[in-house]
Amino acid sequence: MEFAIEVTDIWKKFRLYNDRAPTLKEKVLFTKRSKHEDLWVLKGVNLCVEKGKTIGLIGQNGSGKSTLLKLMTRIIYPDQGGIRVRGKVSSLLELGAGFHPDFSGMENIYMNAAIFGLTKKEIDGKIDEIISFSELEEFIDSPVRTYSSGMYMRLAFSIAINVEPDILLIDEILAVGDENFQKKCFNKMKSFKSRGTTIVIVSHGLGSLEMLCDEIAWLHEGTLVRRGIPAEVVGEYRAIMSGEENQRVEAENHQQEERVSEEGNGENLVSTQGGNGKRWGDGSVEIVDVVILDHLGQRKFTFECGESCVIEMHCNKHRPVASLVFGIAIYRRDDLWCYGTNTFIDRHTVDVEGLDEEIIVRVSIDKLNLMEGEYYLNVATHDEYASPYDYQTNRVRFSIYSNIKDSGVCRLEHQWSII
Ligand SMILES: Nc1ncnc2c1ncn2[C@@H]1O[C@H](COP(=O)(O)OP(=O)(O)OP(=O)(O)O)[C@@H](O)[C@H]1O
Repeated sequence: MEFAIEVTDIWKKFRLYNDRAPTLKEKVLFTKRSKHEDLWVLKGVNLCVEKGKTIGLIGQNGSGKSTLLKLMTRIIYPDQGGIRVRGKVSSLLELGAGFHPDFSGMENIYMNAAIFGLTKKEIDGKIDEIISFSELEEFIDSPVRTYSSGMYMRLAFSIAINVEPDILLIDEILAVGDENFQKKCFNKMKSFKSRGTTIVIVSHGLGSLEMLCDEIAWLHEGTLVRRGIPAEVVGEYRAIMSGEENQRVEAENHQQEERVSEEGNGENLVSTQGGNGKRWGDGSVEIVDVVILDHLGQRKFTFECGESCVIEMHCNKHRPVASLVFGIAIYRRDDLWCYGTNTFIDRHTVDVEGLDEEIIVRVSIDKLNLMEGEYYLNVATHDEYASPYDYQTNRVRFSIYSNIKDSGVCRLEHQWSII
């Protein structure tokens, strides 16, 4: 097996300097105290990449992915361990880092491509392709300081991929630029792959990585915890991440629940809850608990876009009421109202005479087709004229994740046909 990249037992630390001036007491007591701390970012990482393979690096923010890529390009050096790289490397790490702002796009192409080792003649042969891929024909003679960040990036990307590298190192390129350019980059990656270029790519776009990579390596706090088939590693990573997200949202919800339980008991609820939620109403039909359950009946705070769920409200009827309506509304974290309905709108009759004191209301949603993001659920009980018994905003928070990179507020079920 021929390896393009061999990373052997790499250790890398960064020195963090303490800028704070010491107090007099510290000066007297700790005269020799060090002014810096060592942060070990990579702790004994081994990673060999077979020639012609595409490998994706995943991991949480700060896990060391970019540092590992920078070590491969020799922008920085390890404190311990060795790296061998065989072949011409082109990297898309600090895009456009070598550009001169006062020079035109054209002049920068020549300078930048020369840094990658291309001769003037070679660049002459590729110049049209570089300009056309960057879509900057009209602006190629303007100084790059007049470019927007997107234009800057397109030019840098276009140069880096046209130097025909043996090894391509990419950091998050699939997540920048507009959607069209992202698609172009993605297709370009695929054509590199089919030409036998070795690619190492760092991205948080798990769906794209899964489609592009032969293998995924997962870094966690500076160590390689898993490496293998993309679908398996990404699946495991997602499960852990959504578990952590679940815990975080659960903790937020717990605080909200404690606030709600301090109020209630049939008293007038015309009050404002602390925190982000508000609550009002006369308390006749009090909402005491709200949960969102998955298809197994488990309480969850993180759902995949399209997953089924059941919103369950536990209510207490403290007084007889003439009419009763149960309602829900979903808001995105930025307060965008995404959806709202109630039993009255849905023409679901509520028989107030026949209800016990304790009521359970379930709303089953076949497909929770909200886009990736954070949401909160408002719940309400009121009479048929909308006079509130118990109205609670921001009652349950939940998040949605998605593998599909469509955009907007919600996913509309659809099919394409091209005739
Ligand atoms: N030059 C530097 N000096 C000091 N600390 C640094 C330096 N570069 C990176 N770090 C730190 O090293 C850790 C790992 O950073 P790195 O950029 O490799 O992580 P990452 O996995 O790529 O994260 P992200 O997904 O956020 O890009 C972070 O805690 C970061 O703050």
